[in-house]
This record gives sequence, C-alpha cells and structure tokens, in this order.
Amino acid sequence: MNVDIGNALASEADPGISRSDLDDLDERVADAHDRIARGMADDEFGYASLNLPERVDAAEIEEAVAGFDPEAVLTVGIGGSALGAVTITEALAGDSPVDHYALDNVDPAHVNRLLDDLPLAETVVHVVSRSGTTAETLANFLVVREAMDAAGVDWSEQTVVTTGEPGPLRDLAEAEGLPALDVPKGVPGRFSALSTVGLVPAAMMGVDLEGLLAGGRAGADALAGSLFECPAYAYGAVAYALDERGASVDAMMPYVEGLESFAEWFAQLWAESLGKDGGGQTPARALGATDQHSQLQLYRAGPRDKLVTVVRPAERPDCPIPETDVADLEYLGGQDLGALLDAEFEATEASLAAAERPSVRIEIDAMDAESVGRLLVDMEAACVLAGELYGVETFDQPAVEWGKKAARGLLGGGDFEEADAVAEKTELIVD
Ligand SMILES: O=P(O)(O)OC[C@H]1O[C@H](O)[C@H](O)[C@@H](O)[C@@H]1O
Repeated sequence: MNVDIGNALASEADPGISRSDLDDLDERVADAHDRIARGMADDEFGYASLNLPERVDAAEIEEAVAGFDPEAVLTVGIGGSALGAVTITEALAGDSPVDHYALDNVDPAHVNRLLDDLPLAETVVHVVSRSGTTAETLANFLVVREAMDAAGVDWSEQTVVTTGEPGPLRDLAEAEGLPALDVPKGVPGRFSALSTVGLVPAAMMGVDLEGLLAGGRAGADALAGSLFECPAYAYGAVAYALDERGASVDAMMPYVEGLESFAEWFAQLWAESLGKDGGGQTPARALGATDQHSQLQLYRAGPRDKLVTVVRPAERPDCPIPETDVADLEYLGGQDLGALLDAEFEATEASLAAAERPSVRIEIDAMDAESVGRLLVDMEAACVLAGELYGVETFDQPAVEWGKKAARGLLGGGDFEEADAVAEKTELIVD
C-alpha cells in the first residue's frame, strides 16, 4: 500500500499543511510510535489489535467451519461485530458460490424480508458480540432461530457463536451446545476484522485467510518511527494535522465497488476511536465515480472543512468498451472501463487540487487478500497513531455505551439513569 500526501500539501488556502508542518509533526509521530510499539509488545488493550495478523491462526478458523457447506452465511452482529466481515467478504468473495448477509439493524421490515428470502435450511448463522450483551444482536438472533424452527430447520446444527466476555451470549451458546469461538482478548470490536469476528464467514466463502493475515503482518511490520517511512502513519498524521487546521471532515472515497463497505468500516473506526473530548474528525462515506456526480460539488466548492481520501487498486480486471462511430463518443471506443474509472479518479484529484482542497491518495496493489489485509491494518494503525496525536483514549466508546444502556433501560432491561434522561427529554413537536 502506498499513500500520496502531495495533494494535502502546499495549499495557500485553509485547511492546508506545509512540508515544514509535517517535519515538526514527525517528532511527535516518533514518540507516538514508541508508545504504540510498547503497547503492542505488552499486548495492552487496543494496541494488541495490531498483533492480530501475527497471532491469529487461519487453519484453526478454517477447521472450526470445515464441517459446514452452506449456500449462505448470515452474520448476526452490529458495528465492529459485522462491518469487518462485510468489508472482507464484499472485497474478496464476489465470485464465491456462498452468499454473505449481515443482520445488524433491527428494522422489522428488513428482518422479515431477509428471513423470507434466505435459504434457511442451507444457511449458517454466525452470531457475533464481543460483549455478549448487545440488544440488537441478541434480539435478531432470537428472531432468526425462531424463523428456523418454524421452517423445520435445526438451527443448533448450523449456528456458530463468537464472543468475548462471559455473558448472555456465551451462556446461550453453552446451554444450547453451540460451537463458541473467542474474540481475542484486548481487541475492541472495530479493530477485530482480522480475527474470528471477520474471518469466519470469509473462511466459509473460500477467502484466502492466510493471504489476508500476511498482508496484515506486512502492515504491522512496516510501522516505523517516521511518517515519511510509514504509509499508515503518513495517513494518520496528515488527517490529524489537517483536522487541526480545519478539515473536520474526512470523506473516504474508494474508486472500486468492492471497497464500498470499507468506507463504512472506516467510518466506525475513525468516529468511535477519535470522536472524544470535543474533538475528532467526522468520517463521510462516498464511492467513486458515483459520488463524483453528487457529493463532489460540495467537496470542491462547499466549506473548506474537508479532506478527501481517494482509494484505488493499481490493477483492475479488463472490461473493454466497444468501438463506436457515434459522433462525440469515439473517444470512449477501444478504451476500458477500468481506464475510465482511473481517469475519473485522477480528474477528482486534479479538480480538488485546482480548488486548493486537500486530498490524499491511497493505492493498494490489487483487490486481493494480501492488499486488503494490508489496507485494514494500515488504517487501524493510522487511527491508533491519530489517537496518540489527539491525546484521546482511542479504544473506548463511552458515548455509544450511554445510548446502549438507555435503550436497554427503556425496554426494562436495567435500572439506568440514562433511560430516565430519555424519558424526561424536552419535546417540541410540530405536527
Ligand atoms: O460486539 P458487541 O459487544 O456486540 O458490540 C457491537 C458494537 O456495539 C457498540 O455500539 C460499540 O460501540 C461498538 O464498538 C461495537 O462494535
């Protein structure tokens, strides 16, 4: 993976950073790297995530699912317990005969439709919750298993649980004799893609887990004490420095459909890790070239509060555009859709640069397991580095926990002050 920060530099306009700003920042990056390396060496909570590619045993995960031969895998989980699996399978398992679905939200219309459409008898359910207590996940699982019962399917034969703490989900797995895998210790959900959490569905779909982990290891091995020598830190440091100068939004814009969900995964990583103490950079999600025809207007001509991150693979499959003699379309004939997408990508970079709007280019080698594993670990490391520079607790999410407790309290699942606050909130309804 390489990161081109050239278009984030040398702008006269705000937000902009100069090369000397980065030289100054590099001393702080060196200190932050020492902290991160120490955290990794001691397997400290959160920092341990960057050791996953080294520690996770692909063969063990493949063995755990070897007895299944499903048509579909249904991940029941939310946030970090779903987005890693979705990102990996979307990026790498497009050609698999096995389909992947994720049930994260509890919208009844969506859940009913999905359960009607799924081949329940041929579906393996992967229930994932690190805490084992998340209401959406547990409720969805109860609904899914009821639907399987109603369809005459023995769900206990086709359900795998992945959880961390002792709690309701582990109890349920034990009571029903379900295979239960562990979320590795010290790894928050949004950093757990390259563990059982993200790899179980991928294994059932034939994704190259070894390749993913090898790519991840390459990312962890490339961490170094200077942003000029480490693409992950270059990204984290530039995003941080631009935010400090007013780029409070980071628009993540992959130019490849297989990474559309990666932008969603990145949004959780960036928002939950860095949105603390009144600061943090708001992640926006976009897809090139589609959003070039909608959001780019705002990115180029709206408030000067954005960094645009464009991502692409260096290699794309062929899809030639047929020749045509239609007037004004000759320029397309004989080209390739990939070349057109790359031209759109470069046009976006140029258009932002011409308007003195910062962008960063992330390029991965290809849409293959090694490159995707590397991308995930590099973005995690970028986030950890940014967290050190902001001086926040990167690995907790107390603001999210508040809402979780309040929702449980409202359903009678606990005696929480948060629920009282919801009940007492001020309303001004206009009907
Ligand atoms: O894996 P779980 O414990 O079910 O948590 C699922 C999600 O729940 C919360 O919303 C947390 O803020 C997320 O970080 C987490 O990924």
